[in-house]
Amino acid sequence: MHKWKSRSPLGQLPAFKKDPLAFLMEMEETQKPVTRFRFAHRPMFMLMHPALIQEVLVRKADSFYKSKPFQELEPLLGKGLLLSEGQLHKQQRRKIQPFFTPKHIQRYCETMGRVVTDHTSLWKDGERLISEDIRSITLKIITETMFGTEVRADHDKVGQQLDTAMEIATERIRSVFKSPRSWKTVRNKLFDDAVDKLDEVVYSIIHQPHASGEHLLSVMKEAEDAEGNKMDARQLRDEVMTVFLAGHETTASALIWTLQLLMKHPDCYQKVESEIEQTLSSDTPSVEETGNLLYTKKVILESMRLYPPAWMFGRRAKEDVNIGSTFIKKGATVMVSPYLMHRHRRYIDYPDEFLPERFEDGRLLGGPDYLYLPFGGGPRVCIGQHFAMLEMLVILSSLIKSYTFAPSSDAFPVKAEPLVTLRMKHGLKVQLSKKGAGNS
Ligand code: HEM
Repeated sequence: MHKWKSRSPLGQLPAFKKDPLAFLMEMEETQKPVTRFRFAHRPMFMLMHPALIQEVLVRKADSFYKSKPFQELEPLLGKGLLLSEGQLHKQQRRKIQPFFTPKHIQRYCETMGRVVTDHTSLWKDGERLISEDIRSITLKIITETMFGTEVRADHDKVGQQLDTAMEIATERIRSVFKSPRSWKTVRNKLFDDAVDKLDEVVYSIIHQPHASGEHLLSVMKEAEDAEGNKMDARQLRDEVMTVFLAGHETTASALIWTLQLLMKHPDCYQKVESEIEQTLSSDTPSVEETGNLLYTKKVILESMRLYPPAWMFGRRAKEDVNIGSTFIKKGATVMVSPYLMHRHRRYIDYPDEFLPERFEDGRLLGGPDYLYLPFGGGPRVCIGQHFAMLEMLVILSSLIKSYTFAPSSDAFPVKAEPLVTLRMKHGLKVQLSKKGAGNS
């Protein structure tokens, strides 16, 4: 184990806050399986070996809670699936899981495609801040597929409120000294305001009349536990908020990076485009057709290798526990960074290069298990991973089928911004033109 020493009372926190991604890559340079460091008084361990990551996420999952810093999201996500623990988590996961099996999600393919064509129907040739469109499309998709309702016009404000909430939560996650939530500081008020507005949207979804059919929301409303009790209003709000937020921001982020990488690598773009031309029989793919978009899938996986939306997550030890030969004391935090692991030189050749061919059958060639982990692993693996993969294939192929994308002449410099998810700072601006008669 490598011990990272610091004379500062804050330990490595200032270096992390200054540039989190550079901080991670500095750890990678140690080429050690574990680095011990501290954020002020908090002992932290960064795991940098796939077998140790598997031990924490899978084999010894019961010895850990979700990490403490992420509890800063509690006012937003409450005791929804992402943050809940123990029995409540198991029970809720059992209720929600059937909506996300590979078989079940197939039925959403058509809706996903329709949302894309509806959204793009009025697009004109020219410059566009496409990142905003992509976030709006993924938001509409999650709302329609999971909650059986359409996104109202004012739901577009969600992006803005979410940005504010995520920015302030990130500040708090990275601070040792923070004002209690109850204090009416400017930042606390801004955060509370954003949560109130997001709450309004979520409650309007819960109370809106729903399209016929079985949706996650209707099933959650009706589901009873062993004692015959229904989910209470607060729990329902927390689950809806969790799926609503976890289910669109991550996918949007992955797609924005994918489009940027394709524009940067015209040879890969061309291969994707010709695969889409050959495969899609209409403007959007059928489920069967998505299964034939093999190269496009590799491109998405490679994009999530370089820019994993969930770039770092953690666990807190419930009890004293050994991970490999490292003793982790009760209460210590263990971190796992897909960003770091996906660029680890010990396991990956040319780690900074965009090479979609390194994936085959959905797997990173030559890499051990738990090296490539954009969706995490173990009992808390992303519940939406199959949904997200289908959605990304549908959105990307539908966009490229009908439009040509090129870098905008006044594009912003590309910079990764590691907030709760790994975003592209300033967003992605493109030059787009519609394909087909008279338009190109
Ligand atoms: C590219 C898209 C996505 C990525 C990269 C991603 C990534 C992740 C990761 C890494 C975790 C595990 C975090 C941890 O172990 O601490 C997670 C959990 C979760 N994700 Fe996703 N996710 C994506 C899309 C989605 C979608 C589309 C949904 C819902 C429709 C979703 C809902 C959730 C939920 C509810 C959890 C918590 C599961 C639990 O703790 O039982 N995610 N996600």
